[in-house]
Amino acid sequence: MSSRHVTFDEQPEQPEAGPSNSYVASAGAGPSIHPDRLALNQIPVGGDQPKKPKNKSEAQKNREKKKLKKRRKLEQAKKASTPKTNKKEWKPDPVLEALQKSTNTTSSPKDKKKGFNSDDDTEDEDENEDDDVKIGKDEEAKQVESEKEKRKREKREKREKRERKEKRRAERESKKTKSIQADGDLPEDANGNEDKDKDENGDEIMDVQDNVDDDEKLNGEDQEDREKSKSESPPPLEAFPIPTSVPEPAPEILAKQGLPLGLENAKFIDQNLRININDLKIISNKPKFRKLNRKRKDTEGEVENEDVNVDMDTDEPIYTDQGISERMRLRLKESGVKDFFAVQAAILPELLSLRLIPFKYDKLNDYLISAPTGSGKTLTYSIPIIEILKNRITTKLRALIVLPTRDLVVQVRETLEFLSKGTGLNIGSVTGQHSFTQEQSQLIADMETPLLGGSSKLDILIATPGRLIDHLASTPNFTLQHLRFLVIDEADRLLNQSFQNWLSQVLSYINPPDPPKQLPEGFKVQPWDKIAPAWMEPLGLVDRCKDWCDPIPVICQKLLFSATLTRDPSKVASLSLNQPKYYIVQSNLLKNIPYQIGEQFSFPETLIEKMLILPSNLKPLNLIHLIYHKEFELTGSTLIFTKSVESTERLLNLLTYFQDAYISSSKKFIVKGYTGELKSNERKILLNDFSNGKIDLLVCSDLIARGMDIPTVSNVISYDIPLDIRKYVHRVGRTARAGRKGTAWTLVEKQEALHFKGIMNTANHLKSIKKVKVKEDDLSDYRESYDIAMRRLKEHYGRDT
Ligand SMILES: Nc1ncnc2c1ncn2[C@@H]1O[C@H](COP(=O)(O)OP(=O)(O)OP(=O)(O)O)[C@@H](O)[C@H]1O
Repeated sequence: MSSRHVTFDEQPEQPEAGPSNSYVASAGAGPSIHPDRLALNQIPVGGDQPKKPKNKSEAQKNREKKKLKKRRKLEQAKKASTPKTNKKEWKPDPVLEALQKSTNTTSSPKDKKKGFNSDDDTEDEDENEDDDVKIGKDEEAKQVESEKEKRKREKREKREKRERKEKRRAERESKKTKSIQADGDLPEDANGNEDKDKDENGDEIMDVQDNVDDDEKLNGEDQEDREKSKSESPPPLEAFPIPTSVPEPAPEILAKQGLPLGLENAKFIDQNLRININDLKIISNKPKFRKLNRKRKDTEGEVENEDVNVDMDTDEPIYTDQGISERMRLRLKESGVKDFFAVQAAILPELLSLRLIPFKYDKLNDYLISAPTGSGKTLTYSIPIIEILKNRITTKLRALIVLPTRDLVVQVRETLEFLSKGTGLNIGSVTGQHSFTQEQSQLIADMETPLLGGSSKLDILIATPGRLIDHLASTPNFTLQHLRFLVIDEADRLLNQSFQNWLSQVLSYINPPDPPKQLPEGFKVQPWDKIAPAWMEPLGLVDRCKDWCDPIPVICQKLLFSATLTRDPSKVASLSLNQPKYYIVQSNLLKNIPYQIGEQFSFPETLIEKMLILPSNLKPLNLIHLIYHKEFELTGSTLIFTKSVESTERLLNLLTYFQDAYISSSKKFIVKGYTGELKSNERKILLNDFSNGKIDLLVCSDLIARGMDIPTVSNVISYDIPLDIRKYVHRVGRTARAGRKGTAWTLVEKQEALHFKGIMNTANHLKSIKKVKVKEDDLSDYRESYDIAMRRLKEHYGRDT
């Protein structure tokens, strides 16, 4: 812009348009005003204005105009002081500061001290001096001249400044527009009224606005940046949620982890359930059948006619509605069975509904059954085995029952032999009791000819795991491929026995070879080879049908029983169960108590449990008191459990010596000891005598704590506390069997009390055990004889006991 000469005539216009008033602030919108500038309000305005002289020189006129302008300016400044009410903090005008620097205007020391300076202030000071000092014409002319220059300079500066600011504003506007476009929103100026001010006040306001802009720029270039970043940056991310730990799953849920689906939830059977043996109903899972009259040879070889239900499609026999055979019913009645106990009533219909010849080789459900001691688990698997296998035509090994001890094998074999009388089923056992060759000859018909289907003399084999593995490894033609039943009784104990990895070995002998086996060259399958259908294909003896068909499944059904069965997933997994079903027989009273896996077991309802907490040195005397005092009614046979073979011997000796010395008692008890160190025939005789009431007290180790069924046992005494809840369950379970009454006593030394109570508490069972106290005075009767017995005992062992 070119500078033009400004005449004095033109000067009056200047207040309206000139830049000298550029620092007059508009209320509410202008920049903050320095307090010193506000002091100018002291100058009188309005009525106090000086009167104009008539003949005034141009310079005077100019001065007056200037004064007038100044007053207006002050009035406006006064108005502008209202922002104080906004409590806006005053800040030095950064534009003024910049200008001051550029024009080298010196500020007063006072202002410097205050830390601010401005062109306006300098100008005002100059003008005040104009008012105060009388000057001559020349001086006036000079002054006018300098005023002009000054004005010009100021105008130029203001123009430049305005241009700069307009440029900046234009830049800002364009940025805003961009950001608005980006936001898709309507434009909004920085102050919210920018456009309106421009229209109303034109340049002057624009200057004010410039100041505002400057303020904003210097106060708030950050603000601009912030706005920019606001419009450009993506919306803020949502804060991450505060990490919280997921609540721990309940132990019972954890315990189910890894279990097959069928085992996750057990079916509960009420311990009091009974079904008369004549009322057992078998529900067939094959409703489509027809009656067929056929001839059948009975065990004595006589031919008899019988009506059988056969499959509509295949004519395979389906045994429905029969329940149990008449022969079986008779056998059961003979052994005193009138009603089926709970476990039998619930499980027999399921197991019996699937007879020997499986329908089209359906896969059969496996079963896990937990039922209290003495509740009749042996019959639960013995009856179906006999009832189903009795219909077999040729002898193959079709049932294998695994038990942990020889004594149990003998006991179960006796039960099976009794029930299967007249069925023609062959039952045998291997326990290591006899020589290996003896057992082999009992097991196998032909050991010379290699036979793919084996050559079994037995239909049912009862075995301990160790001896079973030996035969699988070393007995020719001994095979498990035809097994229809694999029973693992006392399953929790057997699954814990890792002996030669017996379980996986047994399973590998039941399942067909995988990968398929190549038969030796020239090997001929003999017509008498009885190869299991499931094994035919893996042995390369049949081709799978052209259309897709599933391989023939193994028909072996696994049945696991125990009074303390748990679903330890690691153990259960090793069984490769097929669609397993899980049953728990328990008292109805426990119905509402959540079943904790591995922790809580059911006890016979007829069992009474008691405990004595006593000092260690009084334990033998307390035992004697229990045995001899009428109060305890220790009638019937009593089993006394100790912690070891050594303890059994020592206690047996003590009791024997005591009996010898205790003459005051008219009753003499017959006391014997039973340990694993005895020969098997000695053990058998002992157990027989004990069962028949020839022995009153049998001191023993935990060898016979599991499974042994001696109906005459009416008391069990744990002289040494059991190691864990399972041992306790099985020990006390030797009495109160099959609905009979029985009492279990536990002698707990004071220092063991906490531990023992803890064990019982974890099984939720402490409440069921009654605490009995024996006064020391009550023991005085036995003192003398006891001392004699102890002296003899010391002599016997040659050391202090
Ligand atoms: N329904 C029944 N009626 C009468 N007596 C029965 C019945 N079922 C079984 N018994 C008898 O109950 C006794 C205990 O049976 P069993 O030995 O099968 O119990 P268990 O459940 O296997 O016990 P454990 O867990 O201690 O091995 C046996 O003498 C058996 O003959």
